[in-house]
Amino acid sequence: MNKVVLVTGANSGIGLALCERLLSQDTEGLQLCLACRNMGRAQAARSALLTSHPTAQVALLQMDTSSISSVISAAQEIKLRYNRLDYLYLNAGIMPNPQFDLKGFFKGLFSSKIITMFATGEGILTQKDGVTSDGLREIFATNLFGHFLLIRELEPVLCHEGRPSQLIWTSSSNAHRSAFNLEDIQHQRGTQPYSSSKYASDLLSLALNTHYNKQGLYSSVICPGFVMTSLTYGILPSFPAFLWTLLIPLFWLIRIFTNTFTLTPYNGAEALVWLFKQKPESLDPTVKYQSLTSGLGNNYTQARKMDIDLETSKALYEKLLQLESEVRKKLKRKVK
Ligand SMILES: NC(=O)C1=CN([C@@H]2O[C@H](COP(=O)(O)OP(=O)(O)OC[C@H]3O[C@@H](n4cnc5c(N)ncnc54)[C@H](OP(=O)(O)O)[C@@H]3O)[C@@H](O)[C@H]2O)C=CC1
Ligand SMILES: CC(C)CCC[C@@H](C)[C@H]1CC[C@H]2C3=C(CC[C@]12C)[C@@]1(C)CCC(=O)C[C@@H]1CC3
Repeated sequence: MNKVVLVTGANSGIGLALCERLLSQDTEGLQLCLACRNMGRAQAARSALLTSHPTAQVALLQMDTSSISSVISAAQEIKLRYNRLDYLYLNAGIMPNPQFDLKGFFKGLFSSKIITMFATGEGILTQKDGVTSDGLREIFATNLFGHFLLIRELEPVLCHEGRPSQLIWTSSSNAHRSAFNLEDIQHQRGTQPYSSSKYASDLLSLALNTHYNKQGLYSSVICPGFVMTSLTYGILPSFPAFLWTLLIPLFWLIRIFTNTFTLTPYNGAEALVWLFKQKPESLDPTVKYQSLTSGLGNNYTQARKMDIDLETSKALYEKLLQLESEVRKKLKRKVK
């Protein structure tokens, strides 16, 4: 039976590289669905995939993870098209208006935290957030809440005893506990909404395992490392994309000290591809699977314990359920 794989944010970067790598492994046995916000870019991605794999089954689906109504109608469409989903890659993500703290960077450069700084970007980045038309914080809605709602909507095609399904989150090494506050899950008050949303996805994955494992649904998180994509090009805004390429020799050098500099979307997708091949029952819900690239350019996946606890994950889950019920009520009122 063909495996059905849905990838959010599949039209560029790590998501597109994942699709390419999955098709290279098994062109005939997969039904790929690219769930994208921008359909122009989605068409281009589909054409590129079909050029290298002409017999592949690649479908497109319009979905904006930051919009409640878009997620709900996309989920309806998925349920019409497929009886079941084997893999749901929750990959779409944004880090808008990142501010690079040059002072923090130089401070970190001459401190014992230099390796951590290059591995996680901690201490040198802040982000500016916006508000969606549903009244939610944009980064929270795009990276976390839209995906949460999607999972909830897709329960009937994801939960099948006897044949497990997998949820796979593209998290980050930039996810850290200090950026997250249970009393402010949307991060309305801080300057690190991206880090907060990624830490929340780590917590949520654990909670999803607690809730759904009995129903045959498993959740894991990965970190792709530092990858040069449109998401990271925004960090040095006055730097055109091609100038980033000039930094590549320096980045290769840094890679000798920190194997988290995976740099290309192909390398960054390593842990996503690795998880595709694992039995979900054998995975550890408390670790993050990390894509790593050695100084010699070899890719591998390593499990690293996450700084999360069951109690906080359950509390976050409850808050997300509560928010879900509020936004559904609002949506009903709007429709009336
Ligand atoms: N690059 C890196 O170093 C790292 C990236 N990550 C994570 O990897 C994931 C992929 O990012 P990456 O490949 O780097 O960056 P890209 O910008 O190349 O890819 C992001 C993808 O998400 C999509 N997307 C953004 N907003 C929405 C939305 N509202 N609805 C639907 N799709 C949306 C984009 O589509 P569109 O064309 O419509 O904008 C695009 O396809 C993200 O979750 C990111 O946080 C994690 C750690 C490091
Ligand atoms: C010579 C300098 C101009 C080099 C600057 C390097 C930094 C721009 C990068 C070092 C570590 C990187 C990193 C990220 C962004 C770019 C760096 C800060 C992320 C925060 C991007 C988004 C993520 O999810 C995690 C990444 C961790 C590492």
